[in-house]
Amino acid sequence: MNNLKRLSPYFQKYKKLLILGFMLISISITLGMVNPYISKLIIDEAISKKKYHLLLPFVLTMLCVSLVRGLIRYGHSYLFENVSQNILYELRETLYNFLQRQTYEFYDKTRTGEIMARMTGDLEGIRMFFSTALALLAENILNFSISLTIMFILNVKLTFALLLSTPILLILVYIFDRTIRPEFIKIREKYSKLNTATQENITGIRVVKAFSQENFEIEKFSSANAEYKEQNITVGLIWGKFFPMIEAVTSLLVLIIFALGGFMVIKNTITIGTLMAFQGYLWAIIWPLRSLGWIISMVERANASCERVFGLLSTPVKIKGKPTPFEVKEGYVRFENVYFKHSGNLVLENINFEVKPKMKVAIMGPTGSGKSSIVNLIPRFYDVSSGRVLIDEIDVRDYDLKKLRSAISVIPQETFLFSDTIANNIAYGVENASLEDIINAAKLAQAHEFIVQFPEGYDTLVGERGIGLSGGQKQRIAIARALLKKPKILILDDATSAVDMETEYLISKALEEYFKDCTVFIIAHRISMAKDCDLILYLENGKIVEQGTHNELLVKKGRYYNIFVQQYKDILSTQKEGDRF
Ligand SMILES: Nc1ncnc2c1ncn2[C@@H]1O[C@H](COP(=O)(O)OP(=O)(O)OP(=O)(O)O)[C@@H](O)[C@H]1O
Repeated sequence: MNNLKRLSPYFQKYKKLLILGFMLISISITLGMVNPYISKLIIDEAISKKKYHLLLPFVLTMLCVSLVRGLIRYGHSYLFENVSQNILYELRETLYNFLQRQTYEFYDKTRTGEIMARMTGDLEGIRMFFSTALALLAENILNFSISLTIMFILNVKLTFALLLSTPILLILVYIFDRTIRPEFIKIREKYSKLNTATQENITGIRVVKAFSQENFEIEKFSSANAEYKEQNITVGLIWGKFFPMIEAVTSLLVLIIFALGGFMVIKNTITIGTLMAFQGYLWAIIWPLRSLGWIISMVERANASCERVFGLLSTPVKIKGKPTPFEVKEGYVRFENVYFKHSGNLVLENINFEVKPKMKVAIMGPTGSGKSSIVNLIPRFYDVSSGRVLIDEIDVRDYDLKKLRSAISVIPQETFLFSDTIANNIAYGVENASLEDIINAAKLAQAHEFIVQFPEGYDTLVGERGIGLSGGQKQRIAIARALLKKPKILILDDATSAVDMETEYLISKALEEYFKDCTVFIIAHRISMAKDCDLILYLENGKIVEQGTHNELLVKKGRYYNIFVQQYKDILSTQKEGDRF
């Protein structure tokens, strides 16, 4: 139950409303005690003493009490629902804000399905605690204690006899709580697994289809689905065992009332009316006892959910900016003895280079050599393990994160488009961009031509629910998006891999022309993208093994030269080296 304590700040905020809700519950419960007492009066006074004229006022009072009670119940149900929805809203916001602030490393390690499970099922568990369990608990405690007090006033002996069964109940409840708690934690885990299976399948459906793995995926899902079902059945079985026991103990109470109470009526120790009232109050005791299992289930479910939600929220945000006034003005980038580890593995080793403002740098090297890792350090998607990355001679860790990143445009390997219009996708992250600016950026990125061919042009919906775009078209939109941001530093992470040679040529011309005031890093596999750059870094196993200009590296006749020969062998066979390149 300790995890529920973490909800305390949310409680505090709605303390007044919750107190009002509890007050309404108290009034409603107190009113609930009136009718059994009136039924005693009807029997003892109106019927036994033949004062029939009292019948109508008694019945009318009962009716009024029921009506007022109904209204009050509506009031407290509304209050608790309102508080629970507000708390749910705030928790959802907190969780979403947390997710937005989290780092690449967090998303490398956390599965989307698990996050979604926390955002949905777990938050719903917490909402149920506020909307139902809390009110029910208060209602039951009040019902139980007030009824018991009245029963004591009516007859002490009979009430004591009822209380004899309480220790058995307490033991039962304790055992139930201990048994069901770990099972609820397991339910939440299985639910996460089911969510992950669904989410990964839908995201990777094209791969599934390409490899005809539908049956394999169905089996994988079925196994997660079966585990979730089994776990729910396990909880159901615990319930199934516990509920009849509670039933048996509560039936014992009815038995005690009628056996002992009947005997006392015969002996004239109590009146029939008192026995009737006792029977009425008995139900006010039995109901809380019977619903105890249900309440415990809700509380334990919320407890398990709190553990998962607050466990996630307690993950530290490892990359934080500093509230400094520094701004990227020049785009002068320097790597100083940089080492970088990914999950404990050394990925970059002793990286040193310097890029003057407005220089174009190509980063080349085999797959997995660390090209993306280098550029990811510039906007602080990851932090260095040691050494420093400096922009305008200031350590990137000393910048305000928003200011740092707003000066850098990254065009990633895989373009993500939001379910929105093409125009809004291009303008993403740029406030108040005019349509003219958007069109200009699209023209520079060689995207304008295909965009205007769609019937709705720039208003065409793309992304999940919109029109499908080819890989090259998506990349051009991503390039337009980066252009519009007017960055000081531009990073193209293999961004031209999906465009044809002609478009690549046009894009590199646009880069020369429109990014001339910008420091550009291009991760490239093709010599054609690198040859005009001011600096080429060639990486191997996380180390820079060659660096220089195109001509300098050709003269070296090293790795870069070999790639050049490979890619241009046809042309080289017809032209003398150096004629053209
Ligand atoms: N999220 C990650 N977690 C652990 N290791 C990673 C992660 N991302 C990359 N790596 C490892 O870091 C090394 C460098 O990866 P990086 O993506 O920087 O290479 P790259 O040169 O850009 O490759 P490619 O050309 O294939 O994109 C690789 O060995 C890779 O396995």
